[in-house]
Amino acid sequence: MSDRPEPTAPAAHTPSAVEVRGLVKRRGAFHLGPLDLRVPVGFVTGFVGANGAGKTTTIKAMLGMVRPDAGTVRVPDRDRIGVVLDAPFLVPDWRVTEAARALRPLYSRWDERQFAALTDRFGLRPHQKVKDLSRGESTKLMVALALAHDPDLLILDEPTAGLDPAARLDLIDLLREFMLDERHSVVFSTHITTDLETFADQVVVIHDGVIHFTGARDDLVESYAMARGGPDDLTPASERLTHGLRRTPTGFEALIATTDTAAFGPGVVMETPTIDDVVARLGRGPTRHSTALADPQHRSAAA
Ligand SMILES: Nc1ncnc2c1ncn2[C@@H]1O[C@H](COP(=O)(O)OP(=O)(O)OP(=O)(O)O)[C@@H](O)[C@H]1O
Repeated sequence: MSDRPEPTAPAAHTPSAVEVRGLVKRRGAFHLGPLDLRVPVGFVTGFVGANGAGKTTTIKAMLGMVRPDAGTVRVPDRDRIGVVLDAPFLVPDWRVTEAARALRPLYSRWDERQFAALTDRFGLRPHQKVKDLSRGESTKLMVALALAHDPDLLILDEPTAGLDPAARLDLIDLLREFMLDERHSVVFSTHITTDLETFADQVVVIHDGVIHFTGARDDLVESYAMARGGPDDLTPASERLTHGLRRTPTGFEALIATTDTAAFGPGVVMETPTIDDVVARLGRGPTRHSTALADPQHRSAAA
């Protein structure tokens, strides 16, 4: 495995690989944005958020696959972007070599030897058909195709989903090798928060189409606290500050912003959350939903 130095936070003058300003996209009842986001060159940015939060929509907007209703997205030339999407766009009857032959003319820096080395490293056979690849194998093929044209920016939508633990570590190692060149940048989405812990420099938490947090991985867990208290420790005012409130037989537990801890009494225990705690609690929605469901009066009123 290659050693990549611990990242420092991007300086304000670090150039941007991706710049998103005021991005808005409506898809049926779902409303994304307005989103503002900067992906600094030389850093790895990880998107995390519940199912349906808007991660793929944001990534597709970056790739020009989704037309924004408002706002702007600035990315490098298509030739310089490597893409790994969760829904492969390859023709099912293509063999591994045919997939490479089809993509090669689209990229000025295509390197056939690099493609062969990557497929060999992943254990993919040249004559395997796309439709016969397992989910993990087709992700590996997408990664080989993406890296074979020497991109500056890699955009990957849930690249580790469907990979076994060894393949996941292999992929992370490969991406670390990619990041040894400080002109390179990576954007990826994931539900596997250990991927963020081991690989992301900057974390973006998206919930319900809105960015709740952008910053260094360590700052994320410092921006929130897991609060646990007795039944009398929660007032209507402090309840409004909670995310993902869960009432327990002995009281309550909820996520709160660190800046809101003063609103809770000394009986409430505050602990540092995990990234999973933050994502899961934000994903459960605002407190008023959980109270409404817990309260039969609200339920019958809604029925
Ligand atoms: N083509 C479409 N037409 C209508 N709604 C869509 C379309 N594509 C996505 N959506 C909706 O947009 C919302 C956001 O979807 P998106 O795929 O961006 O979420 P996600 O965060 O990537 O979720 P997941 O983690 O489940 O992949 C969802 O409610 C989804 O149903």
